Amino acid sequence: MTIVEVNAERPYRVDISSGALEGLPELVNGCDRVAVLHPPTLTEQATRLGETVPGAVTIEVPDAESGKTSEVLVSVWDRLAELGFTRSDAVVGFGGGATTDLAGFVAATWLRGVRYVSVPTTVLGMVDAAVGGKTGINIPAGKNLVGAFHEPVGVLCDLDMLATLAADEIRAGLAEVVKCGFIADPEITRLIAGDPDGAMTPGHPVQAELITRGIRVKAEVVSGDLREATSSGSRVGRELLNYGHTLGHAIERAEGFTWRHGEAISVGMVYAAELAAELGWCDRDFVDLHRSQLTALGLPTRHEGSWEELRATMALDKKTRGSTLRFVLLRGAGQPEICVGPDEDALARSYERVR
Ligand SMILES: NC(=O)c1ccc[n+]([C@@H]2O[C@H](COP(=O)([O-])OP(=O)(O)OC[C@H]3O[C@@H](n4cnc5c(N)ncnc54)[C@H](O)[C@@H]3O)[C@@H](O)[C@H]2O)c1
Ligand SMILES: O=C(O)C(=O)C[C@@H](O)[C@H](O)[C@H](O)COP(=O)(O)O
Ligand SMILES: [Zn+2]
Repeated sequence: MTIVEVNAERPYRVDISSGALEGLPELVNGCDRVAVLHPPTLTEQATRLGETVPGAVTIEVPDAESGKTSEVLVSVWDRLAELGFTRSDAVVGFGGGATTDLAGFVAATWLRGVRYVSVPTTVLGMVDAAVGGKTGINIPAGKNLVGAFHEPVGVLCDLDMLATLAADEIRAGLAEVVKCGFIADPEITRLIAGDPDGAMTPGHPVQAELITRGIRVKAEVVSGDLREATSSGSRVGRELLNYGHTLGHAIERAEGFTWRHGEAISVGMVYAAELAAELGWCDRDFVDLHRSQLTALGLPTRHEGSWEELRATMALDKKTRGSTLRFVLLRGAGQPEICVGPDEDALARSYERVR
């Protein structure tokens, strides 16, 4: 078993192991009722998980991004009201990042905040969404535009859960791991280049190592800047984790939330690298490294869309201040900087290079 500690506002542990689900009873100890939110794909597993804790109720929510909506949020609030949920109760998010984002937001908002446990069942959920307390939903205007910071009391990453995950979902999760390699841990980049098949295979030591390293990067960044408040000049705080997301989120919206998040940010990272090269911040070899890492995993590096629409959506990115776009760009691996108000022609030209 590997434990990663997160030391933000309220310290908690991320348990990465086969059989980590067994840790749930301890995390909800003392709660009268426990709502386990899960997607339809995990109904049986959620029922079994619920049987391990007294007072558990399973609540099925729509799959993937269709669960991250205001309508679903209201329906879960209504269900908690029916069940008489109080502040001595707990919410568990059991599923991929879409489900844990929704469940975390339910926990953040119900009675202004109840206990939350995150139980991610996808690579992406484990390495990213379940850790760090960002919760929320999408609205038609954009991705994650409504949400709250609400930390879990614990995160259980049961590696056995990944055995049933489709290859396309594993790949999409690895996009966030590639991101962690570029922003902070070059060993990740080496491991993926050396064994992309191992990276894709549940139970393979390379995949387990990548998941652990991704979680360590995330834990360290959010421990230093939970509320994404401390970027200034070349000191980049939690915004670092948003590498590739400025265009990535705009692609998700343009595609009606039908692209996987990891696929969209894969293109978004190549775009960010192209923009850095356009601005003279990095060399072409670094851009090529983005394409080769992502292509080795079978991730997309191109998008065909309307630049005007994507540019308009990016104006609502959370890093934007007033009408000024801000990007996380890299001068090289592990050398992030915030680029404030990049030249509009450079932005458009960089999109042409990923089109
Ligand atoms: N809060 C954060 O910090 C953060 C970080 C990164 C991403 N996110 C969000 O996470 C979401 C993407 O998460 P995701 O990639 O996990 O997608 P997802 O939650 O949509 O899950 C992907 C698919 O895998 C299925 N699935 C889940 N577990 C499974 C299992 N064990 N076996 C078989 N199928 C399984 C789901 O039913 C779904 O169809 C996006 O909404 C993104 O915005 C949030
Ligand atoms: O945890 C963070 O901070 C991140 O930026 C991680 C991202 O991978 C993740 O997709 C996050 O949900 C994006 O957050 P947002 O604030 O840009 O909506
Ligand atoms: Zn992401």
